[in-house]
Amino acid sequence: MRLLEGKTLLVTGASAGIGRAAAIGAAAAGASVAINYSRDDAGAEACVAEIERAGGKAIAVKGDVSLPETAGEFVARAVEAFGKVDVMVNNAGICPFHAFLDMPVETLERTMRVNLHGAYFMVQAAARQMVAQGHGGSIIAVSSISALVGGEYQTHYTPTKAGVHSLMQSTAIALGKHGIRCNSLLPGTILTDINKDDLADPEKREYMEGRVPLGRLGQPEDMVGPIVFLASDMAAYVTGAALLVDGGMFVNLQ
Ligand SMILES: NC(=O)C1=CN([C@@H]2O[C@H](COP(=O)(O)OP(=O)(O)OC[C@H]3O[C@@H](n4cnc5c(N)ncnc54)[C@H](OP(=O)(O)O)[C@@H]3O)[C@@H](O)[C@H]2O)C=CC1
Ligand SMILES: C[C@H](O)[C@@H]1OC(=O)[C@H](O)[C@@H]1O
Repeated sequence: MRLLEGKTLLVTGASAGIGRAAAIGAAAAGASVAINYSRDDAGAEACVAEIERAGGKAIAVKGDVSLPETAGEFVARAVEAFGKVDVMVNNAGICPFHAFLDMPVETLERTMRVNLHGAYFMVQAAARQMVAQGHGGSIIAVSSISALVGGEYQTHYTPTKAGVHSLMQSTAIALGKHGIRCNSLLPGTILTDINKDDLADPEKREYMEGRVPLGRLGQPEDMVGPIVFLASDMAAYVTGAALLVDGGMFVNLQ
């Protein structure tokens, strides 16, 4: 029996990176999968095609998570296709690296709206559906090691990652009576488009790699096992928790 057999899992921001790996990994674990994305039609189609080629079921629903109506539409389309929602992986996010003193207001506001407001709307829409279904569920927010530590060019971003972790702590309390578990995943530095430009500087990349006791930066696939675990009934008594998946980067003081 596969860990997510019979479950419907939704994941936001799955046209690339961690979300894409989570969607494909969850489908391989038996879930029917609905993915959200906002711009990359080809990436979303490729994700769905890869799941279907492997014998799984998937749909893609386009929508900007910063808009409140996107969340309700996403959940409704998933229910239409698969009949229910068991797991929501809130993953969509942006990190436009920028210095603090001249941070454009638009960059600050966009980052907050996509990463934090988007998470709030998605988690709320999924929870409403799960409560109506009456058989619990699992909500996973992709937070970050950046919920715990700062970044010189991430002053607009790290508060959003602390925010989604805090959202999971509060919703774990609000939704526990409905059997809905809420947890955060805290990835370290994972090689995706979000940091391609930042890590194009060989010195920066070498420095970041050097901070990881396991000796390498993460791949999106490194996030799949922890996400499938938190989504599955193996984690039936895990709620309000934060799972750091960073190759040991956080504890590496000296
Ligand atoms: N990579 C890393 O080192 C780390 C990443 N994270 C977090 O992981 C999550 C995924 O990041 P990662 O995979 O690295 O980044 P990528 O840039 O590779 O992927 C981001 C995904 O989010 C989607 N997206 C962006 N904006 C929106 C939006 N407004 N509405 C809907 N979808 C959107 C993108 O789709 P499209 O282009 O189609 O809109 C894409 O599918 C983020 O929340 C990030 O903060 C956390 C810790 C470390
Ligand atoms: C985008 C960064 O490389 C990435 O995002 C995070 O949340 C981690 O802190 C990494 O720095």
